[in-house]
Amino acid sequence: MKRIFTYMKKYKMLFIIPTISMFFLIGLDMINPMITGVIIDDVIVGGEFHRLNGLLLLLIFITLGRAVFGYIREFLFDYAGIQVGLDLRRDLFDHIQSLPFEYFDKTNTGEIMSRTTRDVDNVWEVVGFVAGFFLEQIFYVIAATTMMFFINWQLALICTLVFPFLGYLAVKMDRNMSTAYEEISDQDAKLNTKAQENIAGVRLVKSLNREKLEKKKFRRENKKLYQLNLKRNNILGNFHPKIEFLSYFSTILVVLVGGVFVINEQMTIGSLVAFNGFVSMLVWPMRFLGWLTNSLSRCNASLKKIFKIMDEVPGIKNPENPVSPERRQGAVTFENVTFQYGKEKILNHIDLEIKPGSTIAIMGATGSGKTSLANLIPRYYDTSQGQILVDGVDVRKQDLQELRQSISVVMQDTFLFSDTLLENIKFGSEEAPREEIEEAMKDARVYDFIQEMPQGLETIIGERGVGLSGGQKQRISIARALLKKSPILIFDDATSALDMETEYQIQKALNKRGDITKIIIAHRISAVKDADEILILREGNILEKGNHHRLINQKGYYYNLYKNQLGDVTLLNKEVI
Ligand SMILES: Nc1ncnc2c1ncn2[C@@H]1O[C@H](COP(=O)(O)OP(=O)(O)OP(=O)(O)O)[C@@H](O)[C@H]1O
Repeated sequence: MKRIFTYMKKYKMLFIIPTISMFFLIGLDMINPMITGVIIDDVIVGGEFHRLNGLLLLLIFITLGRAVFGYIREFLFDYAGIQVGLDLRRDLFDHIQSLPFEYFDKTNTGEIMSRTTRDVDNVWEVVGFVAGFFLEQIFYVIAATTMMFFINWQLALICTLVFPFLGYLAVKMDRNMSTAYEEISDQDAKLNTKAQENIAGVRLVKSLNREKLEKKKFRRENKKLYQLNLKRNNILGNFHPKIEFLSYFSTILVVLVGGVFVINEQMTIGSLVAFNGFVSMLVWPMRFLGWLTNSLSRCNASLKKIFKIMDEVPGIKNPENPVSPERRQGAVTFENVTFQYGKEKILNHIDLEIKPGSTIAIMGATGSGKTSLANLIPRYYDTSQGQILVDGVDVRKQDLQELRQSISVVMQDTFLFSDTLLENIKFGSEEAPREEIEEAMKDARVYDFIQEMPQGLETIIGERGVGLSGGQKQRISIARALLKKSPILIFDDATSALDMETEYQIQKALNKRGDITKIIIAHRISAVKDADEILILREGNILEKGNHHRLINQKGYYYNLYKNQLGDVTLLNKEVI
């Protein structure tokens, strides 16, 4: 909870001014019962009617003052809360952006969504409203108790007997509620993940007729959340009557003992009425105790979750004194590189030399480590052993942004934003001139189909590019990568959804860019056969290496693959003939 004060400090005036207003407000509230007492004792009982107008006027001024100070308090606390919420969400999002791939491998999107939305809202609610209200209630209690002691200390002492019990209840309730809220927050994240995954994969769910099962799974998680909320409700319900009882008990005590004091003339009726006015100021904070503890515990649980993410140290960091290569020309060297995910070894002692402007293809069975190998070049992950040099400098010594700017990657899993086609293509090269955009579109073979669309480049596509074919989505990702004009280009199975003709056209366009180093991961011979070097990976080891002719002559894995794929083509040709 303490760490939130660092955020609040920045807006201290936005907290100080409403706090001062709050003091004035409480001060005015303390005068009200006293005036009522005077009206009863001096005007009604004492017959000093000439004082009535003045006293009523004072009451009106107090009411007006209350309205003004109340407004300032309300508005500024709320404003401060909005600012703190804004900063917290921004910092959380910025931090999430700095986290490496590894973090996202082990954390669900739904959970991250929960933290950046609901949890920040819980904090905002407390900072902007509940905390101020809580403070106000504490001061009301202090001020009203002081006034009560001032009017009649014996009666005040009797009333405050309930305070230790209330304190005990509040602390106990906070402990129980904090645990309950942590569980709720975790379950909420799970439910969010379930909903997010189901909605993102709705087409798969429908195509496999899994709606019923998915509904069942969602209901199960939803029910767990319901049960946890019920548990929280029970805790609240368990404490609430006790708090209510104690708060009303003090009122009964006042009427009872105060009545005796009035009968014994130890107190006037006006003083008793004034005293009762202050007691009612105590009753409200007591009644709110449950609600306040509830909100504070919820905020505390949310803060814990938020700061847990904020405390995640990015495993892949920018070096303190980055070294830039003399020239960015696209040379890549793997020196005895070993890589593992956790304990699982993925790549074994890989040595590889990729010359600037050359084309290197990587093939191999699924899971042989092709993507993992490519992911090490832009430092999506760091090697476990050995080093990777880009243009002669270890990637870990280079400025991360600069390094990644020098590499364009078309990932296996195409992702398009729900935005216009233009924005999707320009993503990462926002300043690119129109001619370059058109050139990239032509090279990626998207120019023609985009021209045919009613709104051309301004066509908005749905999340993940709904409304486009798989091949069209891949081609847009290729256009995006080509536009970046980086010296290194990585295609991770980027043409798998394209027909051979389109794939061939794109290859031709790539060959035009002789100064770019091309790393092509593919399963089809047609996509790799013209590469300067073809690498066959098996279980993280280099099985074969060489150009097309050399590998054919070796009569190994590549040769067999070629035979199989060519066999299909021959068969196809025969059928056509
Ligand atoms: N984020 C990850 N965390 C843990 N293990 C992973 C992760 N990504 C991949 N792996 C594992 O690493 C191994 C190599 O995966 P990789 O994606 O590099 O293979 P690949 O050759 O590119 O496969 P494909 O041809 O199917 O794309 C696989 O056994 C896979 O299960």
